[in-house]
Amino acid sequence: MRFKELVFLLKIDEEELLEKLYEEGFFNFAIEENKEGDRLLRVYLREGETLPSFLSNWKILDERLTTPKDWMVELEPFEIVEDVVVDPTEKVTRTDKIVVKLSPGVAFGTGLHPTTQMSVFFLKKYLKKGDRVVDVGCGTGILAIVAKKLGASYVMAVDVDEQAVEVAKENVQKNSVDVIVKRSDLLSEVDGVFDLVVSNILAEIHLRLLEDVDRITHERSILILSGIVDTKENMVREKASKKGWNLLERKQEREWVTLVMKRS
Ligand SMILES: C[S@@+](CC[C@H](N)C(=O)[O-])C[C@H]1O[C@@H](n2cnc3c(N)ncnc32)[C@H](O)[C@@H]1O
Repeated sequence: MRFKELVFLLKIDEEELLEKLYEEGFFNFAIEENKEGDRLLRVYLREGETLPSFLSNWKILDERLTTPKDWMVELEPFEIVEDVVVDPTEKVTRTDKIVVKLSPGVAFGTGLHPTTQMSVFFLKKYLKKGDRVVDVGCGTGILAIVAKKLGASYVMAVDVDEQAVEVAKENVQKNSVDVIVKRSDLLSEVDGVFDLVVSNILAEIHLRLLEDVDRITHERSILILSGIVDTKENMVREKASKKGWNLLERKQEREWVTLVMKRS
């Protein structure tokens, strides 16, 4: 598949940009610095896809047709949380750590974003060996792969975006783990009962997820919701509370909040 790449000079700070992109549900972008020290925003549009609205009056510096491999950011291996290493190079051979081989491709979830890091932190803390786990909005599949490597017995990863589903499938294969990946708008294609649900999407989307998550959880299930901008935390907590979910713990990095909840 070919993408239209548009390059902009980034004039606002990164947090503000990420919030705007998240709000529009737009995840195919990269931020980089050029030799002059300017920060550039690269945006990738599929055929027929429109530019996030706030960018429509930004000046386009460059424009070209490209394929995902051309722009895939070359990342170095890094420890996302203690003892969990993300390896985009596929060269790390350590056995004393959980290593996740990962190609970002065109999907969100390189592990560099705080919302992903906090999700992994809580997976490590709350996932019990043998748990059944579902990752809703899996992007690259990073959380699902970590869950499986932490000892989950059954893991399902879903995303509404076809392209993300393909990338996640490739990453699952690369890591030789048994994770079921499928396209689903939230839980529309998800059945069964799960001990842990993890979802790193947007506050507004979590409100929809909370409408349906009872169906696939039990009294002791753990729910990890990430990707919440702090100004929208109360909105999510109020809805969760109405649905009977009690807050166990929260974590905040910059303006991003992750919540851990349980019903009993
Ligand atoms: C912020 S990314 C998270 C990726 C990865 N799980 C991580 O933590 O790094 C959010 C993902 O949710 C997906 N998504 C957005 N709306 C969705 C929906 N209604 N149902 C399923 N997935 C959705 C997007 O396509 C994107 O891949």
